[in-house]
Amino acid sequence: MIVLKLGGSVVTEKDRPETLDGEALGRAADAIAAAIDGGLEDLVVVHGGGSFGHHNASEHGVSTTEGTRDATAVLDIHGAMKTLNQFVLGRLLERDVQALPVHPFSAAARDDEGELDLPTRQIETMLAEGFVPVLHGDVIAHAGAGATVVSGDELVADLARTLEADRVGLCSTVPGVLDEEDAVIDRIDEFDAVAAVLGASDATDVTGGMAGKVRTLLALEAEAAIFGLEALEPFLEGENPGTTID
Ligand SMILES: Nc1ncnc2c1ncn2[C@@H]1O[C@H](COP(=O)(O)OP(=O)(O)OP(=O)(O)O)[C@@H](O)[C@H]1O
Ligand SMILES: C=C(C)CCOP(=O)(O)O
Repeated sequence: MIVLKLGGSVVTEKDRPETLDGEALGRAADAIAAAIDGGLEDLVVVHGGGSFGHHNASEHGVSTTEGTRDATAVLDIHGAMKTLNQFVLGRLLERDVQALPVHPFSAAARDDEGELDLPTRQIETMLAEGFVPVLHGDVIAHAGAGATVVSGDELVADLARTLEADRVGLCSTVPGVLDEEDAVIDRIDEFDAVAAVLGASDATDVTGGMAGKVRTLLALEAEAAIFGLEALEPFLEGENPGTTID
């Protein structure tokens, strides 16, 4: 079982609001379709926001910790993510990948400590029936805060735990986590060792960019890989490209 995140920075043009990178999304969908044709059975896809969702959340002052009680704002953020989800599903379905949406907004919530609760019965049933569930970063109800953002990275880490994933991959716009000379760091097992090179995202991002990603993945017991689009196919075939976080 593989849990794969398609980074919003890959499948969209992250610095241009609500702009898809159709070419990159097509390449990602090709790699997924090829892996399934090659025998991959259990795959859960999660996609991030990129230029969908982050801009809306930022305009409404909403992040993973700052919430809103304005339903119109919640629906604006959720609506942007659903639009991107439709594009992702469309590209997968065109390639005969049996992809179905799972919208975290309708299923997940946070408690008053910000702890995520994401029920997975629906996802497990979809997998058992041969579908590819496609989740996305979203906005969700948050006890004591209204509604806050949940990043695709957080969903990936949570799903990896509850579904006992064998492999976890994050496909982003960079070939891995880069050091001060822009070389890919092979392995990260401690935040402080790399904190100095970890930044936010270059574009509008309410979930913490690379620093947030590394922090979330370090908290996960299983190993996870961060790699670029060119390495998606090798990752799905069993290789460990990019940076391994353990
Ligand atoms: N040391 C680093 N190595 C690599 N990228 C870094 C580093 N520090 C900061 N970054 C930034 O992190 C970005 C990747 O994080 P980002 O959260 O944008 O990725 P994503 O998950 O693909 O997108 P999204 O969050 O929209 O789903 C890179 O584009 C880069 O701007
Ligand atoms: C901004 C929203 C709504 C989701 C962000 O998910 P991410 O791009 O995985 O951080």
